[in-house]
Amino acid sequence: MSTVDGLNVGDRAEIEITGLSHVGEGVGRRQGLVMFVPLVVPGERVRVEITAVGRTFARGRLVEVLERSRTRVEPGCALFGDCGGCHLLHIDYPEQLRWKTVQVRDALTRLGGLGEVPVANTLGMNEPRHYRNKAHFHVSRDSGRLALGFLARGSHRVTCFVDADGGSGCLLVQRDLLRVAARAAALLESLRVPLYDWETQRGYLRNLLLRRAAATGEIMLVLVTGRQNWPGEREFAERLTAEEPGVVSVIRNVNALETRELLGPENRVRAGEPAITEHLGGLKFRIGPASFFQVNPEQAEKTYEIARLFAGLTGKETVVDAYSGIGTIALFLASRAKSVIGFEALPAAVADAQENALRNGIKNVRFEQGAVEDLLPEWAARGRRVDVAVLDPPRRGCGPAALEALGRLRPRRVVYVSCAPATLARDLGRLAELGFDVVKVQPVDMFPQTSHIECVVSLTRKHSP
Ligand SMILES: C[S@@+](CC[C@H](N)C(=O)[O-])C[C@H]1O[C@@H](n2cnc3c(N)ncnc32)[C@H](O)[C@@H]1O
Repeated sequence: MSTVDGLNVGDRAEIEITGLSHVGEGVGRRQGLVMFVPLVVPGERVRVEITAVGRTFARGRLVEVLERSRTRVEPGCALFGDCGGCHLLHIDYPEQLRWKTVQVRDALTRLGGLGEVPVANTLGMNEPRHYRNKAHFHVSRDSGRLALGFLARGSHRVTCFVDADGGSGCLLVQRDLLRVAARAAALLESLRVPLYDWETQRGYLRNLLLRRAAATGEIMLVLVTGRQNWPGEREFAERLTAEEPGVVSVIRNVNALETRELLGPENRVRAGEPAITEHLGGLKFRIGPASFFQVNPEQAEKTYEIARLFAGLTGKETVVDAYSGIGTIALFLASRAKSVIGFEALPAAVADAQENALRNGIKNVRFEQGAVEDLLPEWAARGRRVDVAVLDPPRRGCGPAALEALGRLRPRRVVYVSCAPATLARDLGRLAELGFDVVKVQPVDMFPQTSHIECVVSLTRKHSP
């Protein structure tokens, strides 16, 4: 197929990059066509080779930078461009932050139809590398040797980060986790671990998940496996915990699902504890293998502090923390509210949240297990009072039933924490129709070097009764 201006796959073209898409690709225009080009920087003029054409857009591969942006930097990772983990390593950090603010403003205006929205500058990090407290490694045999890595962009091919020789250059993952990953790879290799075969669905090791609590240094390693057993499992767990004292938890997660979903439903502790403990904002949090916990603890703390500020609590309020996970936001707010109730779908996260309330001696918080789309409407139907509602949904945003219920519950304030500007924009658009004004939007850079953006939004109800 060729485009209306006659571009064909394989052609070369020069274009001016004027922006970034929501996945971090450069965007330019050529005679009315939108062109997407990975690995370029806004402000650059580049030569590309056309790799795909549609009716209104084309995609290109960077051939040559003709005019280089002052914000282009050396990525510092040999796998950048191939690996799907980072999107913006080639852009300096202040410019990354600036673009994130622009992205949020654009999404809210274009997709949410919200007009002029007060979007603050994106809150960045002093050290925007090696922040990830969680790494989900895929496993492969690279020339016969066991290798751990992330998936290449848009594919199921594993790009190698850690092999049994210990090499690793990932710039996102915390260094202690990289060291443990390398040690685990060497041990698994020496014990001849059988890898899972996705076609026959036989074999043992599917994935490796590592989590670390930054404050305590505790590390959890999860062997995600098929149903088949592996006799080396116990020796692996014993040797790893002996060699790496920070590893306080080794878990086998049995995942017989045919999908690529990371974790299955069953966790068996193989060494140490069933969870690790993180400290944030003076609170202790127990984190189990399946529960959600923000991947960047430094930025998570800032996010929760902003959420607390936006909640504007005086000590008299009844607060709902919808999508409460292990209770982080609920517990952050508890000391300033009359009571907080958390709604969370995942039973294991609810158990962690209840345990976290106990550990921190917080008594004015409770958690209900269920879907927010069911629980909020039930609350509205029972005429329960909610003064402040916090929403922190997954990427797909809030279900319509949850938003309609908020319209009936009429809290004075809503604080919306989001990791997906597009669904945030959609939901804020609906909340505006239901009578809530957006007062302020604070983007937080939870995911430096990637195109992902976290936001905290303060809303107030338009008319008081
Ligand atoms: C982005 S996380 C936020 C968790 C928590 N607020 C935090 O900051 O750690 C979203 C949470 O919503 C939960 N969840 C997903 N869909 C849900 C639903 N329909 N109803 C209730 N909880 C849901 C997930 O299990 C996850 O714990």
